[in-house]
Amino acid sequence: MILEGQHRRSIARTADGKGVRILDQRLLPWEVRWVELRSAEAAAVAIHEMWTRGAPMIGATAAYGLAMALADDPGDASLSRTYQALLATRPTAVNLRWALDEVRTAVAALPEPQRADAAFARAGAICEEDAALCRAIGEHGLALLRTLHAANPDRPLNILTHCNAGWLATVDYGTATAPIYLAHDAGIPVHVWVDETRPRNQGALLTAFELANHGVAHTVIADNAGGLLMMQGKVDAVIVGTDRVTANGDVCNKIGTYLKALAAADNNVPFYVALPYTTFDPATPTGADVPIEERAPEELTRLTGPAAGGMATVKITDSPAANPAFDVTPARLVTGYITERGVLVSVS
Ligand SMILES: CSC[C@@H](O)[C@@H](O)C(=O)COP(=O)(O)O
Repeated sequence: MILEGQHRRSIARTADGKGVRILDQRLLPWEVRWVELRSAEAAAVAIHEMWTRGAPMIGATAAYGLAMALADDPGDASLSRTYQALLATRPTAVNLRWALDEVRTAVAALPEPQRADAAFARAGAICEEDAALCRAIGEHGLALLRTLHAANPDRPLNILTHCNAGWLATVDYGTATAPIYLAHDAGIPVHVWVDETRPRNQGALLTAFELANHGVAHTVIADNAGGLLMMQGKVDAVIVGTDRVTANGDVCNKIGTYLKALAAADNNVPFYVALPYTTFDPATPTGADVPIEERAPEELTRLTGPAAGGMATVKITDSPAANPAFDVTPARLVTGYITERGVLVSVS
């Protein structure tokens, strides 16, 4: 399934201004279906059930969710109840709390009749800012990729990424993908190793979809293939996104990221983490203090894919399964953080 153009804003207000439009990412890449969310409850379901996902998009959707609740009932009880309900949808991405705090702060001191408009305005500004932040991440990452490519100018630059930290996970550009898109657009030959990212396959389904739409050369690999490829000299750099970077620089990201960082360190492959300031959590000291989301075991024990008449699910095991959705990469394994301000080098 190919979209028109290259990348798209992944969230926008509906034509009547009362709701928001997002892509139902559970159906990608098989079907491109935009859905409208018209209540805070709908936004909460979309976040928890992962119709939309990725740290900045979770924050953006929740911000609009709070605005929609205030349009129905602008009172303090509604504000506080909806804030808590949205905050509880997913525990790990700190962008969720950041965005909700931004909207709550923007409206708290206002008279009730002004709150909904102010909340929608703040949610819209969060989205615009996120797109600009990701673009800036891309520009700083582009300088880095130019340098890496210059070291081996006769062959494509091979980047490995995990999960989806692309425009589907943000408002535009993505974090980990922004440098890749800008490098591709600048004529640098880039090839991306895309980890499938079990159990929900965000790499195989979403990152591959994005890269195909942008015309970026890529190859989907099993999650366990990265170590071998690094050992064989087939990876020039790893770039991943993150759900939260703690005060000491530890990186919480999709389960499996830590193993890539270990393999990268063992093979002298630089390991970069791309993030906007909205994903930095200075209030949490270390990765050990971050709540790790534990999702339903069925995400592991069943496989879902396209079938005649819709999506079909098959069971692959009757055994008990555990499904921690994120892990922690210690700061000492991070070569640098690609941010909107530049590439920050880890001092751990
Ligand atoms: C720019 S998105 C960064 C992270 O949120 C991303 O790498 C990730 O782990 C997404 O996890 P998901 O469970 O799909 O929401």
